[in-house]
Amino acid sequence: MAVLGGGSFGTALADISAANGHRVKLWMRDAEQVGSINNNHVNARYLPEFQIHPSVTADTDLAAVVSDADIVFIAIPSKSFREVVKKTGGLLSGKIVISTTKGIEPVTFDLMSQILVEEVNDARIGVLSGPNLAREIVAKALTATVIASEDDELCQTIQSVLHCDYFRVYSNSDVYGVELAGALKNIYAIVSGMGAALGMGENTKSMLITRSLAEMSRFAVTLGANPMTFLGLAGVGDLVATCTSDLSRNFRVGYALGQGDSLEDAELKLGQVAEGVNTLKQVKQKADELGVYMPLVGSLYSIIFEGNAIGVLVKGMMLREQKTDVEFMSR
Ligand SMILES: NC(=O)c1ccc[n+]([C@@H]2O[C@H](COP(=O)([O-])OP(=O)(O)OC[C@H]3O[C@@H](n4cnc5c(N)ncnc54)[C@H](O)[C@@H]3O)[C@@H](O)[C@H]2O)c1
Ligand SMILES: O=P(O)(O)OC[C@H](O)CO
Repeated sequence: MAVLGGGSFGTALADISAANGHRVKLWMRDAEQVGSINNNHVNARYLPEFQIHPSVTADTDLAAVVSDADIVFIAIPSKSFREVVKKTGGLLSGKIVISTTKGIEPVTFDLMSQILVEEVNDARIGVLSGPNLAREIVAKALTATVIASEDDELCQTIQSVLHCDYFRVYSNSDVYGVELAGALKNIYAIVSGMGAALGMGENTKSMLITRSLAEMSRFAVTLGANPMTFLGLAGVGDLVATCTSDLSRNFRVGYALGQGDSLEDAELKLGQVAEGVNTLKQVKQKADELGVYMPLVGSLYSIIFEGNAIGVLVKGMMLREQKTDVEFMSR
């Protein structure tokens, strides 16, 4: 088995699979980080306080890592996803390839599994998404996720590779819905972090999360996703985890913005990728094109990219036209 990307989530997946008896190779670019995994079983940069299973080995040689594997998980930030897939130079053909990346490619509006379809011949493609804060997984907190594919056998294979007493894997055939939900929730985690910095109460948190669910579902259903997917782990599940935890990088960026930091400073402080910032840009553009009503996306965009005051977020939630509660389910 191979995992491309030795950040926090790639390492968490490698650790589970290795503990389940698989020989796992982690592809990382940094030779020092590779040494730390191979010699000390620690991901010194991303998860320094955790011991990784000794059957996880790391390598900087992408071709060697991929050639050896029948299943390849990809946990690379969306901005480099296509570049890394191209670098595998055809070696992914015939393999099970699972994207775990929650982002949207600029210009094409492609999700990562769509990039895989475009770039790889004959792969069996799936998407893994859900409320999966990496740090909680490596700490063995009870967690569930979703494997999405139309290929039932692939779903069963991934369930057996990852299932253990603290990690449960459900399946869903709505690949587009599961994958889009994972990308969209990052936008609302930024909004929630901002609200947390401003001291919002429980009523407000609940309204924000529920209206976020309505908004992301409305957008996704317009693009062809199944609204039921948004009631599951990859939808409301991931939205709740990310909008309520300061382990979420997107939440933390929002929190810093809410404290008055610029986007640049907020991202600098974080030192890791918060996918929601790029996703916000892509979704705002697409929603405008399609005429989808997304007041939270519009307000957040105007705060981050047009210099509006945080008060517009309140207007986005409170002052727009009245709507019915769950209109996205009854389209
Ligand atoms: N961290 C989580 O809790 C979590 C959970 C589920 C899904 N995800 C998703 O997984 C993806 C990766 O997240 P992460 O948390 O592991 O990120 P991370 O920032 O912890 O790690 C990303 C890794 O990718 C590597 N990388 C970046 N650009 C690269 C390139 N061009 N070539 C090779 N390697 C490159 C980095 O060096 C790093 O090792 C994101 O889309 C994220 O949304 C994260
Ligand atoms: O740290 P974040 O905000 O990228 O969120 C991590 C995962 O997507 C949570 O499921």
